[in-house]
Amino acid sequence: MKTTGGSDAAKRRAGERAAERAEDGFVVGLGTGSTTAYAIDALGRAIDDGLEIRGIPTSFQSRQTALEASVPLTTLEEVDGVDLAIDGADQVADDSTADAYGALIKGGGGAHTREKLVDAAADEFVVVADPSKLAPTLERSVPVEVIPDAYSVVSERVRELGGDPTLRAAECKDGPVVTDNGNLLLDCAFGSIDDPEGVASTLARVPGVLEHGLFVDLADITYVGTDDGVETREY
Ligand SMILES: O=C[C@H](O)[C@H](O)[C@H](O)COP(=O)(O)O
Repeated sequence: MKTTGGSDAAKRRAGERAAERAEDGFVVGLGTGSTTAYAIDALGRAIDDGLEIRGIPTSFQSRQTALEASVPLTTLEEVDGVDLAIDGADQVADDSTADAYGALIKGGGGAHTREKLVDAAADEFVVVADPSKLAPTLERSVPVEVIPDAYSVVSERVRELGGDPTLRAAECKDGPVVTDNGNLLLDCAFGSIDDPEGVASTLARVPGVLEHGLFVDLADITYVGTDDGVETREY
């Protein structure tokens, strides 16, 4: 389910640009994934140069990356708020004439539940992406985290809603992927999603769904790394 395709140089440029938004005293949400890892590394270098921030990781993976980069960590319960969140995306709606401009699909790495918690809490949510993530309309499968007892019932409900759910299978273990929260993932194909807000609110109401990977009206900025610079989208 992980997205690939963007160049490492493009991801690095986006991540490094986002890290520049961190200021002394900031609490920074640390997203998950290969693009955000470049931002966390850049934050680590800035901390070596004197920047004083604390990070809130959104997954086991982002915590590991932050520890390696020597980013001091905290938790949502220990802070009054989150100043900045930096996070990647699997797909970014990029038609500036559409209501869905800036909506995201996340969760290719199965981390979207904690990511949404932290990204939504932030005063500013900055998305880091490469051009392969941009699409006029969201169309990737939507990851849905479900409690284990619920996967068959939620699958049936998703089918009734016109979707095609697939239980995400692990690659190095027999059986399904188990999230950092001990749950399962359904990757739900809906085809072209013209109304992400509608799909998001419908999925959120299904019993057994912990969180889905549609992020609507949450992003403030997207930095799109390219092979020779960074493009900015503001919402
Ligand atoms: O669950 C994973 C996250 O939502 C990631 O932010 C997303 O999959 C993008 O990751 P990457 O930057 O590696 O493409």
